[in-house]
Amino acid sequence: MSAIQISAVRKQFGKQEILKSIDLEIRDKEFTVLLGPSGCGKSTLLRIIAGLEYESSGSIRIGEREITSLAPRDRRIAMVFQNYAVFPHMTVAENIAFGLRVRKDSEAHIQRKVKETAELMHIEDRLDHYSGQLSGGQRQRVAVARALAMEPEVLLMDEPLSNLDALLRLEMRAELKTILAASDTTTIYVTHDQVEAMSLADRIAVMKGGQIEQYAPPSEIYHYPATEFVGSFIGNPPMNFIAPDARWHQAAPAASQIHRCGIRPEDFEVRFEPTEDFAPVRVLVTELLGSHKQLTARFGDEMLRVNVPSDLEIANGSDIHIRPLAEKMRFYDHSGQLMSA
Ligand SMILES: Nc1ncnc2c1ncn2[C@@H]1O[C@H](COP(=O)(O)OP(=O)(O)OP(=O)(O)O)[C@@H](O)[C@H]1O
Repeated sequence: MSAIQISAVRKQFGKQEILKSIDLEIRDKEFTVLLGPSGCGKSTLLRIIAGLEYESSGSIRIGEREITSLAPRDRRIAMVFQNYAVFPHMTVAENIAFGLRVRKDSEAHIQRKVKETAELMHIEDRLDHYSGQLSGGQRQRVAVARALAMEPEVLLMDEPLSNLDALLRLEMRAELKTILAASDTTTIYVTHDQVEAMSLADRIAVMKGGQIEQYAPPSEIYHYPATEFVGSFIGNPPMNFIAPDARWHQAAPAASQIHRCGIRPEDFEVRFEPTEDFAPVRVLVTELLGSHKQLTARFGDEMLRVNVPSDLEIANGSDIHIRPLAEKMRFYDHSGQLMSA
């Protein structure tokens, strides 16, 4: 069992409170992504779990073990960083074996793990190469192989793909997903790339200002953002937020408490003629994005993003009529919290 329980973890650097009482329960073998804007505390939380940084207060358990006061090497955790951190003067095989040798595993076990993880990461034909001679993508494969060779209970990854070019990133992302799904490791992965988060995670913890705004599977995060912040952080473009409109929110619970209505760009119906329950908007910009067309439209004093089929002919400056799909509207109260349906 390597479920992780993070309880009331706080972190201050000087007077600055970087983590504000984080509670998080990560299930055994799940892949959790910590996602949030720069500076929200993702890396700090990951480093605290690794034991590379100490919490100001709070506790962390892995399974039945309280690890808060353990040294990093005693936590049964492996970590992969953004900047590879492989030793350039060692061969790939020596790099993969490094942690196992420090741990004084038997030579037979080391040889077997090196072979096994090198095959898994498709670098078995590079074992005798010096790591300094490898490309960035290959070096990151070595870093992942070295971490997996340790058979950690918990694998921590801090933006491991962000130094790779777009195509390589996509390829490695798919590979990591397959490899880690087949392993018994509980993984925590830090990124500020929401696409990476959506595609890799079993659950995403969306962070803001040292707090967790929502911890849920990607589809729930996307379809039911728990706060306005989550809705406006996830999605490209993000969720639209508009003032309540009497045409559309009457069926909502506690209608008088609604502060903002959230609607994803793809969740509108469009008409060219005035239609009951539809609202007029003026199209300011149309952008063909391949699979669909994205409209930027003025709705009263507010701006909306609306996705329509790519073959729909709409001129800039034209007036059209829109209506959100009732079942896709989300309602938020004055504190920006999702109201229950
Ligand atoms: N050792 C430190 N001393 C003082 N402040 C620090 C230290 N480490 C981090 N911070 C501050 O803590 C805040 C959170 O940093 P952290 O690296 O955890 O954010 P992050 O969410 O991972 O951001 P990014 O995506 O930019 O890496 C930042 O304001 C940072 O300046």
